[in-house]
Amino acid sequence: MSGDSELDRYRLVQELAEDGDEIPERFICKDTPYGLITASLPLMDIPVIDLSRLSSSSATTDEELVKLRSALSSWGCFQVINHGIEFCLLDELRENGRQFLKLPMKDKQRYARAANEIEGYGNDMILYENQTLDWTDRIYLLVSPEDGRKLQYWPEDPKSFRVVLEEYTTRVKMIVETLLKSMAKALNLPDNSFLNQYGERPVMYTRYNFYPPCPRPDLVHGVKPHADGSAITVLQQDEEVEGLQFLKDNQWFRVPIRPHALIVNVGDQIEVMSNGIFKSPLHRALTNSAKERISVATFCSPEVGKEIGPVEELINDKNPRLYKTVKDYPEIFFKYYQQGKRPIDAVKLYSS
Ligand SMILES: COC(=O)C(/C=C/C1=C(C)CCCC1(C)C)=C/O[C@H]1C=C(C)C(=O)O1
Ligand SMILES: O=C(O)CCC(=O)C(=O)O
Ligand SMILES: [Fe+2]
Repeated sequence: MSGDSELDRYRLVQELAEDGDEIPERFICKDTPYGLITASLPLMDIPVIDLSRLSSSSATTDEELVKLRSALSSWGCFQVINHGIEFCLLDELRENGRQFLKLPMKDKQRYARAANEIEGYGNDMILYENQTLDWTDRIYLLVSPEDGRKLQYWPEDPKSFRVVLEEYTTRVKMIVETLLKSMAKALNLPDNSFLNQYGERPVMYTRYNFYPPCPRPDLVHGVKPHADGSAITVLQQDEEVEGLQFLKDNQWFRVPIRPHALIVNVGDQIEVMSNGIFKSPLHRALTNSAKERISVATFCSPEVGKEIGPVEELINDKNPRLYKTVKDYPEIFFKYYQQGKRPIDAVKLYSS
């Protein structure tokens, strides 16, 4: 293990991995309140939801809504199949990320994230003193609303990077709309109950997560345990390398790979809107010493400034309101995240 210099802090994990077997101190996880960093864990029996059954009214829709409710109130996540996105588009999205990564460093540095910015190409952001860094490099891009895009950060090489990401964004937007309606139906609420709080100009960020091989996967996190600050996150997994794990009842479970299925998890903002019926699950990604891994996460969040709070119909004598109504959850999320705390705790009315 090597020590740390100020310059070192900004080195990409890809460069560290190519350099050899040294793991800088700032990546080594010293306390693991959520359990050991290990891949020797049970495989998750992850719920599978068929989107085609949710999007058109059919004899099987009600059955699928029951499965959706159960998935989101127990695990807070599921794999979605028959989502309508062509497999070749998914493959191209992931492969474009991979191609970008293989470019010479000087070409990639054109898209480098500026200090204190979210968007661009870079390593884990340093947000607070003594933060243990994740063993990951990223391309982080705002993809919606369209007029908010900073194209200077969107790679032009490979050639199809931008159009593929644009098409994928359109498709994810449609999936999320169907899911938000279905989630309301699954709770016997009017279809638009969640969509009303989501607004016309939802904010979506896509993050390509690259995890180079790590010589000591037992000492570092690819992504440390966290719950997403989004309303919904749609995640494309690596097609052959496992790494994602979800926590349930204090036990970590490995997520199995199902090629071309997407992982959907609820983020903190849906936990708030559903008054805690749907759970924003803790999850983490681990590395391994043999193979690089890539995942593509799209964080879907309500329009900026939109007030979110528990849907009124879900509150009654038996089910008291559990969360505050807030206008600025993303700000709260970042403030708490920077302090290494769980952001959702800031909006809970009672501490658990
Ligand atoms: C798990 O990470 C997140 O959920 C997340 C989400 C961020 C968000 C925005 C960037 C704006 C819109 C709202 C929402 C809260 C969904 C990560 O973002 C950052 C935080 C760190 C740290 C980071 O590396 O990315
Ligand atoms: O890489 C993964 O599988 C998970 C990534 C993740 O949780 C995230 O980007 O928020
Ligand atoms: Fe996540």
